[in-house]
Amino acid sequence: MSAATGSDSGVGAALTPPPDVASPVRHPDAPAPGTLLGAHYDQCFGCGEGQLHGLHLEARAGEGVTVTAEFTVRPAHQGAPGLAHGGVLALALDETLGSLNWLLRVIAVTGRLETDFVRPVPVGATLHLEARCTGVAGRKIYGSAVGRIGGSDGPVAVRADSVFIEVKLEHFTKNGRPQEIKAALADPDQVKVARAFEVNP
Ligand SMILES: CCCCCCCCCCCCCCCC(=O)SCCNC(=O)CCNC(=O)[C@H](O)C(C)(C)COP(=O)(O)OP(=O)(O)OC[C@H]1O[C@@H](n2cnc3c(N)ncnc32)[C@H](O)[C@@H]1OP(=O)(O)O
Repeated sequence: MSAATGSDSGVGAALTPPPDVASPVRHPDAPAPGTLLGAHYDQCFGCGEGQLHGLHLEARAGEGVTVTAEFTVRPAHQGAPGLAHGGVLALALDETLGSLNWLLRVIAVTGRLETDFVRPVPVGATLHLEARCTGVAGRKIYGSAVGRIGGSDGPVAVRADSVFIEVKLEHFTKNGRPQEIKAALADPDQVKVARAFEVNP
């Protein structure tokens, strides 16, 4: 893996899956549709409950390899006065798309994320997100997501296409800080993470 060396592998790679891409396969032990997925890490800025100003995004398993998620824009998430920061909205999309990997039982990190900002999202609004895996090609996991204001049939505010790259546990142990890794592994709420590591030794 060339992650720590700053390789430009994948730079400019396509966000749409190649025509011969394999259909994503929902893992037999994936949580049932409707199940709240919970945080993958308490300190994650996207989903962790331990992050005061984080998004506290809540994702649920959908049918196949799809997820739905919600997050409510709070004052700490502003860019322009009264409006969500675009980076925060990209984070919500990233986090939702990343949740798909739990249904595949794969550990993966974002390689590319292309976001369309369609309309502003005010503070107090709840963003309803839907993401689906559109294909898997080797270690590359393609996804697409949309976020709507106020409800699952509300107006589209943001869209994204992504490529996540499957990694091994050493991606985190080599590149992360030992104290956080130790804390994450010691957290009893991280059982899901431990299970993920078992299928991705
Ligand atoms: C123990 C503690 C607990 C931890 C608990 C963990 C729980 C699990 C949670 C995970 C966290 C989620 C959080 C939300 C999701 C983030 O936000 S993740 C954070 C943001 N992303 C990153 O930091 C990733 C940084 N980049 C990297 O580390 C490396 O560039 C990567 C992505 C691992 C790739 O490096 P590499 O493994 O050396 O890749 P390489 O072998 O060169 O390429 C493999 C394939 O991928 C393609 N590729 C590589 N890079 C890219 C790219 N950027 N774009 C497109 N394609 C690419 C290549 O073209 C190649 O394709 P093929 O030739 O096979 O067709």
